[in-house]
Amino acid sequence: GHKWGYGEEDGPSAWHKSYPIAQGTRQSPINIVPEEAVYDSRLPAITISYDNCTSLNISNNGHSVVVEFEDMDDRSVIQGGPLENAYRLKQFHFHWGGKDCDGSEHTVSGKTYVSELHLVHWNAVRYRTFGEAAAAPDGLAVLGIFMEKGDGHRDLHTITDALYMVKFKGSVANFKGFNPKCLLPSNLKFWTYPGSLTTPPLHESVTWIVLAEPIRVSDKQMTKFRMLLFSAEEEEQRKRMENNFRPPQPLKGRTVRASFK
Ligand SMILES: CCN[C@H]1CN(CCOC)S(=O)(=O)c2sc(S(N)(=O)=O)cc21
Ligand SMILES: [Zn+2]
Repeated sequence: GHKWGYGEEDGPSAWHKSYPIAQGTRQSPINIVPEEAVYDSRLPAITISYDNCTSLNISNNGHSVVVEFEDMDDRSVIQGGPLENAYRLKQFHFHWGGKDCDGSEHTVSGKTYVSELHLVHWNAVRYRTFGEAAAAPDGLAVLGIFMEKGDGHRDLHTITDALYMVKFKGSVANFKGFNPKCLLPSNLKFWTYPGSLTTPPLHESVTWIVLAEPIRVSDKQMTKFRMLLFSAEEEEQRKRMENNFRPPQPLKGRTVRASFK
């Protein structure tokens, strides 16, 4: 697809030129205003079954750092909440800032977090391939987890200690045996709303499930994320990978539901 990024020329404010859906009616992220969210007592809890997940590799795609999973069967799925069936875990990745003043994509009453973790799942009940699901209105379910500054997260260090292997765009490294359930906060209360991918192609195919409780990440761990590069090894200019977040988009009449009062 067309080259896009997070810079002055190729950043979020320019994406609409190649991806007109950027100005669509269900774009993500959004600013979540808890007082305006509708508590829905009929929303079941979300159930996350990652016990038999199979992580494959960690890679730098020039936009973020991604850990991919084996997704040929229902070994790791999310279900419940707003979802009508089980969605298979495909990958997780992060968005972060250059300093601690911003970095997350979703905001809560205008509050930004230093980073945001996205666990991407696809509807393998209704769609044959991930690519097909990624373009379908009920194709994806992304679990968003805020990351706030604090003492280091024990299990996050497994990831931050591996980042040196994928410094450059296009690098891939073995990353087996990692189970992301260790990254979940203790409380799974959430907000949910119909939205989109927050990067091109910006497909309006995501049921967002954003957890209200953040996990903590240390300064040292954030420094390791910021040592990644947007650039490939052979490129002249080395650009640090930071501020790879899209700002909140218009709600356009959507309702945000809350699983809690
Ligand atoms: C850099 C490219 N990012 C996207 C790549 N994919 C979409 C196209 O694939 C066929 S995807 O489904 O893995 C997702 S989820 C996601 S976010 N930030 O909304 O969770 C962005 C992307
Ligand atoms: Zn994301």
